[in-house]
Amino acid sequence: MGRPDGPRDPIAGPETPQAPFPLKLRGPVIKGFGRGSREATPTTFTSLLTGNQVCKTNPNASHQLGIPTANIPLSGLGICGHSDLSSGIYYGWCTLDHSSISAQTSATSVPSATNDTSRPAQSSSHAVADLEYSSSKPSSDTVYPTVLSIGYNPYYKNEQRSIEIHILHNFSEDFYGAALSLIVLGFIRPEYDYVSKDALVEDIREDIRVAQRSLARETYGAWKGDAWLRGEGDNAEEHAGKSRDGVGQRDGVGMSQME
Ligand SMILES: Cc1cc2nc3c(=O)[nH]c(=O)nc-3n(C[C@H](O)[C@H](O)[C@H](O)COP(=O)(O)O)c2cc1C
Ligand SMILES: Nc1ncnc2c1ncn2[C@@H]1O[C@H](COP(=O)(O)OP(=O)(O)O)[C@@H](O)[C@H]1O
Repeated sequence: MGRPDGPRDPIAGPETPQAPFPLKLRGPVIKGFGRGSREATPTTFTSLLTGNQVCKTNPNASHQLGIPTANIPLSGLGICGHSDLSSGIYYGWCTLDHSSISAQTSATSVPSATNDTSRPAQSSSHAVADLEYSSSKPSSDTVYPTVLSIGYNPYYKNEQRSIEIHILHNFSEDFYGAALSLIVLGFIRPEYDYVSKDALVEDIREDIRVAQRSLARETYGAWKGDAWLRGEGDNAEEHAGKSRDGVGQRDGVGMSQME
C-alpha cells in the first residue's frame, strides 16, 4: 500500500491506552538487515588483476536510512498468541540491560537474525541528528521513548516480518546483545511502500514527533514505572491479567530466547 496523501494526525491513540495495549516484549538486540544506518564505508584493496588500489563502497549504501533500529526476535509475539498483531508503526517505552551483553557478543561477532554474525561498522543517526534527543550515559534504569516498526518493510520487500525499534536517544556505542524490554502503548499507522527513500525517512521523522507527543500524556507516562521495564515478569503467565495503579495490564509477551 502506498502512502495516502494529506496531513497526518499529530497524536496517535486515545487519552488512555486501550486494548490490545499495553503489549510487553523482551529480547536480545540482534543484527538486522544492515539498512538502518550504516554509512557508505569505503574499503581500499589492491586489485589482483591490475595491482592498482581500488576503493569499494558498501553496495547497500544507497538503501541506508541514517535511522538505526535495534531488532529483537519476533518469536515472543507467537509465544503469547500475538502472531496476528497487525503490522504497522507503534510507540512505547523501553529499557536496555547492558549487563546481558554476553560472550555471544564480541569485538568480531554479534547475535544475528541471519547467519551473518559479523560485527557491523558503528551505526549512524545522521537522518535524525537535528532532532533533540537526550544523550545521557546509558544505564539500565533509564527508560527511553521509542517508535517501532513491526512488519515486512514494504519499501524493501522483506519476506520475513521483523521488529525494529528506534530509540529516541543518542547512543555513543551500539548495544548488540543487550536485553531490550519494551512496553508498546499505541499504534501510529500501517506500513507503507514509498516512492523514494527520502519519503520514507520523512515519514519516520514524523512518526518520531507523533510518538513524542503521544507519550507526553500523563496516562502514557505512568507506564515508565512498570516493573516490566526493570526486567521483572519474564514469565508471561505470571504476568497476564495483573494490574497496577488502576492501569489495566492485559498481557505479557516474553521474548527471552533468540530465534
Ligand atoms: C518508525 C519507523 C517507521 C517505519 N515505517 C516503514 C514503512 O512504512 N515502510 C517500510 O518499508 N519500512 C518502514 N520502516 C522500516 C525501515 O525500512 C527499517 O527500519 C530499515 O529497513 C532498517 O532495517 P534494518 O535495521 O533491519 O537494517 C520503519 C521503521 C521505523 C523505525
Ligand atoms: N537510537 C538508536 N536506536 C536503535 N538502535 C541504535 C540507536 N543508536 C545506536 N543503535 C545501534 O544500532 C543498531 C542498529 O543499526 P542498523 O544500521 O539499523 O543495523 P541492523 O541492520 O543491525 O539493525 C542497533 O542494534 C543498536 O546497537
